[in-house]
Amino acid sequence: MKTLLTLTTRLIAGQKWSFLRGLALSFLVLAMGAALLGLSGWFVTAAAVAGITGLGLDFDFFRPSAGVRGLALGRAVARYGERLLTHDATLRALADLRIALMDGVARRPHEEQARLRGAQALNRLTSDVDALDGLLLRLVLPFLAAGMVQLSALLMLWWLEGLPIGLAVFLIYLVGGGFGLIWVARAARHDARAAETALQNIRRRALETMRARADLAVAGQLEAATAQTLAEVEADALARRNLEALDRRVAAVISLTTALAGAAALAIAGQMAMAGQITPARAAVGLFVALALAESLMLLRRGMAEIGRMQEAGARVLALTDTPERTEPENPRSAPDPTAPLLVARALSFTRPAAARPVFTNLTLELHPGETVFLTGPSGAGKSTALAVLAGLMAPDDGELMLAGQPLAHWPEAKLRSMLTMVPQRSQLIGGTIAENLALALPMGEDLPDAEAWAALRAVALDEVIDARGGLGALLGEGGTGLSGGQSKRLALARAALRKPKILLLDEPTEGLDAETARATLTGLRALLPESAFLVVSHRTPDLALATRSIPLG
Ligand SMILES: Nc1ncnc2c1ncn2[C@@H]1O[C@H](COP(=O)(O)OP(=O)(O)OP(=O)(O)O)[C@@H](O)[C@H]1O
Repeated sequence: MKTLLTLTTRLIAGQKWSFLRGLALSFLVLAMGAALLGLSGWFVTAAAVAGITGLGLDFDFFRPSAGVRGLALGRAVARYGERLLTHDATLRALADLRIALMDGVARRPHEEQARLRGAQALNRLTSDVDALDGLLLRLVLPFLAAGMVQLSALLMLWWLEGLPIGLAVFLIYLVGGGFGLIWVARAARHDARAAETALQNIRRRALETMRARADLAVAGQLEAATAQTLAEVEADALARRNLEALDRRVAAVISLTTALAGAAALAIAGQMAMAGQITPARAAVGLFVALALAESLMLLRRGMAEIGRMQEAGARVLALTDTPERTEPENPRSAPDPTAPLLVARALSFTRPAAARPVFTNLTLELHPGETVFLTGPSGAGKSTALAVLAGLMAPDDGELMLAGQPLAHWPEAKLRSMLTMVPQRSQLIGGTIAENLALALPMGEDLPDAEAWAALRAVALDEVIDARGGLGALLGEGGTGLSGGQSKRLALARAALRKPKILLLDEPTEGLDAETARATLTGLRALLPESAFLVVSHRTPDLALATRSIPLG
């Protein structure tokens, strides 16, 4: 419940007045509904009594019928306004929540972000946030409006017909409605959770099957993977069928409660009318108001059925939005010290959380402008991990790491990223044009001059390939598909070079390239950025010929 309360306050926070007005209108809709039926009941009964007793001509038909029309019209207008206000406010609140969620994901530790699979992140942003759209619309606002209208009905019936009728109707709704709603919340929990899990699994499996379709096809697993997705579709359908059956049962409980409340109101008011304490027309009001109050439970019933789903989705959303803010250093350096080496690592070691052994220990190196230093070692020695630590993506557990004379941890994030860039082993391109892929290197909103883009492409020996494909406007597919592995890698290298970093960390930059292209790429980058220091991880012996020196790891 704490999760839902926290989320309710967060969602309401930015749109307080819209939600308050929405609540007032929700109450008005229900109250007008009850008043409409109550007045109609009174009108019909009073007209009938007037007819029977021969007072028909004296009976004022006009004012009550105008009241009925006014209430019916007013109710429709209030309903329209309420929908407009609350839906608009909810959509805005959910948009803010999605942004907070993305921010939270971006603040997670580097390796945790790498582990968050695309489909999983998509589910957090779509299914989980969507599950919360009912929190205010189908749970909180209807609950408050229902409470307000039931209490108002109690007071109104007390005033019009006496406390026994008001209390009887109120208590029957409290017990019957309360039982029905608590029952649906409990009984739906399992199937609501199953439907949500199945829906998220469908999305995840479908995405992963599409991504891995070539591997699955050659392994003869494509049919099995498709069958697994279909099994999730069936699980989803089954859970939804169960929820619908439950919904029908709960609707029956609410109808029974309504009938009981109406019967109690009729019995008590009937006796009072026979005893002459109230007129028959007034007695009818209790019955019709009791019947109208059923509406206050109907919308709430759907919200209660979704409680389990909302709680789980909400907990997942909060876990990400509540990622602690990044702490910026207190005395950030504003400019590099030109006399200090660009990068100094002394006796660095790094251990992954909960790992028994460190990935590497005692890493010591210095980088100076214009140098090309190679980091070598067997597969699994920790070279990629070391680059991530040197790039400030993960904190070392021991040793000293200085960037341009200042501890790397003291550099503000933006300045650090403008000084130092890394091209990881598997860098990611995006769907879009070549120019758009390259422009990712620049600060938001900054234009990339064509001449600079071509110079970077030329440096990595990719200019002719891109020219033949139609130039900078050539389109790549989703995730940057449409280039060979080696071409994709070189496009990522060109993108990094466009940042003109003082330090460039390169993880296997020549992987997948023939010897001649590999050499052209490394010498081209060197010529494009003559003042930068390169730290290169490579298994290829010919590349070592370009090294100023090499440092073994492990
Ligand atoms: N995200 C991760 N979580 C847990 N362990 C990891 C993770 N990434 C790498 N490792 C482990 O850390 C060790 C070092 O991996 P790393 O990728 O740094 O080695 P490497 O020297 O770059 O290897 P290669 O030359 O094969 O690329 C390996 O034992 C690897 O299994």
